[in-house]
Amino acid sequence: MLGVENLTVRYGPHVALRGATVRFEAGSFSAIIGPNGAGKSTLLRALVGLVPAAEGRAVFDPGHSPDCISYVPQQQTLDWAFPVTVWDVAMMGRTGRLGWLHFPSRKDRVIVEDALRETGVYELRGRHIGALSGGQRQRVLLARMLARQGHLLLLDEPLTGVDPVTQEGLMALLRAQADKGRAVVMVTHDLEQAKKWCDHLVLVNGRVIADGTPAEVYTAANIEATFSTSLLGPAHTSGSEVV
Ligand SMILES: Nc1ncnc2c1ncn2[C@@H]1O[C@H](COP(=O)(O)OP(=O)(O)OP(=O)(O)O)[C@@H](O)[C@H]1O
Repeated sequence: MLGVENLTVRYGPHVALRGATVRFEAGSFSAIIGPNGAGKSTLLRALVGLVPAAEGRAVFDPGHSPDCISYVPQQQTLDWAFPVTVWDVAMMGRTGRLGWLHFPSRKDRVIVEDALRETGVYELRGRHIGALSGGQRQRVLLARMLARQGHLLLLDEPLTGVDPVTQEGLMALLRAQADKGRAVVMVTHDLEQAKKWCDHLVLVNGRVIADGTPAEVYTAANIEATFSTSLLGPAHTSGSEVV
């Protein structure tokens, strides 16, 4: 449905990602996993067209395009002091499509209300976004994503700052989106959640180390190859399958 072919991304002289080829399918929940600085966000941003390819390209199947993407960036990259409410942010999922000169229709308001209820922040709809906790902010970003009703859902570290119980709810919500036929792709550090909820894992460390089902990908050798150059030191591996 979407993917990258032989993608290399450079920031000045620094190669963040080299020769990556990956496909993300409709109906699939994919996780991009790797240590800090591995190029995970770069891969996601290249799919959205936010960083240019030095070589290779992002590819979309016919009928799909970057317009179908709902992209949820890392929450710390956003300006939470911006004077808008929870409702306003969720509505941005609609106004992005309508253009600023159009007023939201009744249908848009119903879609936004449903999205806020599904993510559990409807009761907070009148609150200024600066007055939200980290987990509440993450849910508001997911509400905006749902309101957009894109076919391709790309999320950069949606579990950051979210408590374990809420994490389960968010993962179930994303799984359900994939089961409805959407392509869901998230960047995460959480190997356990990825293994539990995703049917497709991509291990990245400057390049694609492994790409496939959790059973195919989640081996001691692949985890070692992915995390051994982490700043935090080598991964703890048993030398056997860790599925
Ligand atoms: N705008 C930029 N300018 C220069 N270098 C950048 C820029 N963005 C990222 N990089 C570098 O590219 C590499 C990959 O960054 P990226 O953000 O894709 O990693 P990541 O795997 O998402 O990391 P993290 O888990 O820490 O968020 C890193 O070495 C990073 O320092």
